Amino acid sequence: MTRRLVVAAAIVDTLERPGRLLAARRSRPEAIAGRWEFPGGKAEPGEQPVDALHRELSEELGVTVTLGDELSGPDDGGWIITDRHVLRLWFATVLSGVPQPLVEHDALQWLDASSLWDVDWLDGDVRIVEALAHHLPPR
Ligand SMILES: Nc1nc2c([nH]c(=O)n2[C@H]2C[C@H](O)[C@@H](COP(=O)(O)OP(=O)(O)OP(=O)(O)O)O2)c(=O)[nH]1
Repeated sequence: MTRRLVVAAAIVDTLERPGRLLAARRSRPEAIAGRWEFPGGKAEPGEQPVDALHRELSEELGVTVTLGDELSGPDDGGWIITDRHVLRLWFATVLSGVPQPLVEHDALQWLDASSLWDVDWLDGDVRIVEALAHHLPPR
């Protein structure tokens, strides 16, 4: 079975020396409401992944972003997050706007190395956050 591509962003305060990461709390569907994730969503058929990511971040958070490097994962470069989805993740910084939980989310939180595990990450995201922790040095 081919997994559907989900594109998402590790939004950080600066790409050069990240200290803080933006996490988003799902408001729906019920099965995952209250869990935390990287903002993003499904790429539409024929849509370039990076284009899909800009679209999703505009729709979900009301921001434009500058994308940095992709955080490649172990699953053909991506990260299998569920039976049905594989995620690709890019570092990003906010270029314009202030992130707001407009749709799909009901809270946003900036996390640093010491608070990274204060939120209840979706199961599929846990190993991604572990990998990201190496990019968020203690301050
Ligand atoms: N966006 C996002 N989805 C994740 C993450 N981790 C994880 O398991 N998922 C799951 C939740 C969903 O089952 C699926 C992504 O679907 P989505 O609901 O965000 O996609 P979408 O914005 O295009 O929404 P829709 O139009 O299909 O309702 O992947 C993550 O970090 N970010």
